[in-house]
Amino acid sequence: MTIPAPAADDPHSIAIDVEGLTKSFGDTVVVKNLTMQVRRGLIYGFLGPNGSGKTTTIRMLCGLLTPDSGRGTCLGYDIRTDAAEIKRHVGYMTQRFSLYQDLSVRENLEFVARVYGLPDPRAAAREAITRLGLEGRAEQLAGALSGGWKQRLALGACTLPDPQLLLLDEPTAGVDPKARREFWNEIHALAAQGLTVLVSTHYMDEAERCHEIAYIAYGDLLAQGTVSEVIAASHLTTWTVSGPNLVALAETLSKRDGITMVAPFGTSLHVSGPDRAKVDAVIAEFRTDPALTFEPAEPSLEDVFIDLMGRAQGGAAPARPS
Ligand SMILES: Nc1ncnc2c1ncn2[C@@H]1O[C@H](COP(=O)(O)OP(=O)(O)OP(=O)(O)O)[C@@H](O)[C@H]1O
Repeated sequence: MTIPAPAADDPHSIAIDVEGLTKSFGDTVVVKNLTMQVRRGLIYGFLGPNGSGKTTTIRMLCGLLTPDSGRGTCLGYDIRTDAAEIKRHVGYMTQRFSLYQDLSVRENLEFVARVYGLPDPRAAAREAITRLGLEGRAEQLAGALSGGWKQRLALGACTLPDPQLLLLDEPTAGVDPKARREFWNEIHALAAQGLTVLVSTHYMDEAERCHEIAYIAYGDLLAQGTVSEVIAASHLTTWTVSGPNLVALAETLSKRDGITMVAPFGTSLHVSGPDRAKVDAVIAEFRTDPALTFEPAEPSLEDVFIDLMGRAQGGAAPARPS
């Protein structure tokens, strides 16, 4: 499902605008020549394998890290020289965002409001508690909250100073599906109020809830756009196969010329490749087996990401059943 992006009323209304960002740690280039633009009011998903440079990019965007080369602005402020201004207008939820476990929900929010120098910390905390539906839990210790409620509290803390941009680094890692859904409803409510949200995630259902996404692998930005645009740009031909002995079949198919990805999805395999003629030729060969059912399919976002990752790793690296 693709969510319609907010209308671009003002083409100059860009929250993030960076060009050629590069960052190395020692000899390792972690972000390579990254160019991206994020319009205001958008929920922009940042996806990619572990260690591909997402956190490093986020840290450059909010002025916590200086790029080795490249330029750009965040909310119109220069990421190299205006870090203090950026920090004032950006809410950043780090991967290990932690609250004081032995303070209550209310005390945590009041504390954060004081750190931000808000004029009335108590009122700000009260308002955040109401907005996040935390009324019944206001006096509960943060350490006693479930993972989902902890993340909502963390989101509440990040939004206390009324930021224009939220940078959320894997905010729902390890959180159950219902709590993730509620967290995302909150993100959409914030975006509907005009907040721009850049969120990194490994979850496909979350990627599909973004207005636009970018896929970064090993420092390279390999795809960006709406979910439909990213899928269409992959030019993948995909078939699903069901039947017996799929593990052995996957092994065989993944070695065939033109097949760049074979991945199990539930009780079937997804078989993909970028050249329709080659994929169809391989499928035609196996279709003669009456025990197997082959159906053409739209590539899923996950198919596209697995394919992109395989190519980034240097060629056809099929995902085999584990
Ligand atoms: N301060 C640092 N010093 C040295 N290496 C670093 C530093 N920060 C990150 N790295 C390395 O840079 C690479 C990219 O890390 P980064 O955290 O940006 O990736 P990521 O895409 O956010 O990964 P994940 O999905 O696992 O969070 C990793 O190999 C990491 O070990």
